[in-house]
Formats: sequence, C-alpha cells, structure tokens
Amino acid sequence: MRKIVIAGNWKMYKTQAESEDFLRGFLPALDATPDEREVVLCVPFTDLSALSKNLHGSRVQLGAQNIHWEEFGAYTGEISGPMLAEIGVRYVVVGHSERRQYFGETDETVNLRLKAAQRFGLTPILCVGETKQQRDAGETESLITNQIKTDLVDVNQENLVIAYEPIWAIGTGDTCECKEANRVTGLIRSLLSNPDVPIQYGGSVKPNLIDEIMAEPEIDGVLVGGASLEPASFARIVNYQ
Ligand SMILES: O=C(CO)COP(=O)(O)O
Repeated sequence: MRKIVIAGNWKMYKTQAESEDFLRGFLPALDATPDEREVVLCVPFTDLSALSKNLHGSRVQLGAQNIHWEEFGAYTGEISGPMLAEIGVRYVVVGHSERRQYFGETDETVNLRLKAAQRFGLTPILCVGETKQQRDAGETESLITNQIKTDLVDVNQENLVIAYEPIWAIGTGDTCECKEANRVTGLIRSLLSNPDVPIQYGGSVKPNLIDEIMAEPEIDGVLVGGASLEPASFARIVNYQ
C-alpha cells in the first residue's frame, strides 16, 4: 500500500507570524483527516523553527525547500541537513523547477541534494516536469525519463517521494488534465526499481479539483503551491473525498 503524501509548498510566502496564524486556522481541520494521510508543510527557513515549536504533537510534518549536500562549510545562503534535522524537519523539496530555473540547479546538483537528504535522515521530494515547449514538441516522456534516470543515480528509493509538476501548470491555473497526470505518473513509476514510491501531482492543484485528482490510481498525493497558503483551501485539499 503506497503512502499518501499531501504537501504544501509555501515557496517564499508567510512570515513567522503569518505562519502561526495559518496554523490556528488549519490545525482544527485535521481532526477529520484520515490517519494514513501524511500532511506536510514545506516552508521558508525562517518559519521552520517557529512552526516546529507550534507543531509538537500535531500530525503535520515539517518540510524544507532546499538542502546543501555538505554537512557544513562556506556556502553562503545555504542550509545543511544537520541544521534541518535538529529542528525536526522530515521532508525536503529537491529539484523544484523554480530552483532549476532561477538558481542554476542541475540534475547533478539535484542528485547530490537527494543523497544528502537521505544521509541526514530526511525524506526528499524530487520534483520533475516538462516545459510547455517540451510538451508541444512531444518531448515529455524523454525529458521525464532523463530526469528520473539522472537525478536518482545511487538514491535509495525506499526513502523517497516524487512530484510530477509540469512546469506549464505551476502558478498558471492551467491544471494538468487528471488522466494525463495519471499517465505520466505511471510512466515515472515504470522507471523506478521500487513501485511503492509515493508519486504526487503538482501544478495548480485547487480544492475543486482534488477529489478528481486523488481518484486517479497512479497518483499518491499532491504538492500544492498557491492553494496551500490559505487554511480553508489547504484543509479541503487534505480532506479530499
Ligand atoms: O510549484 C508548485 C508546488 O511545488 C505548484 O504551485 P501552484 O499550486 O501554485 O501551481
């Protein structure tokens, strides 16, 4: 039975005060959430220590949005696995398209970060996905296949989550059609040595679409940006029917 992972990716939103305010509106909704669903909030570094204090005893797991591959060192602006583990972070998003686009992330550095997350006891969420140009050129399958094969070299697939996030669906409101998202998720699964790796869909996930998305057999959860920023919106997603 594959794990269900419902994660919010707050990107660069919410101060510590705003994140604490979010929890006050969100946590009560979890009383209705089936136990087998893993609920994760991937938040900015400054929110991690604030939220870790507020989440004690809660079922919400903390996630980060980046991790350096070294244990320590002169890497201005980076954060290490031991720093994240010390405050109870369990998950870390790796290879998000925004990091690949704006911060020079490559498949090689993604691979290093994936292995570092596992080395320091965290579970990485690997993001893969194609651009509109690649999809229109019929390159979706080859792009995804290359990302999976390159990013996962020597990565332990027993401690991994993957998110299929078509870049053209991120932040656009143009959610991938559920059957297509399911098809590509099935392709990703066919490339893995461990068929039980949870695979999420991400890209304009909205409350009104979550029931349909989660009804797809290959999809084991979602990675949610904008719709995870409001308590009621993310609560409806977490409590999909
Ligand atoms: O990038 C995403 C999650 O990592 C998706 O963002 P949106 O849900 O805002 O499209």
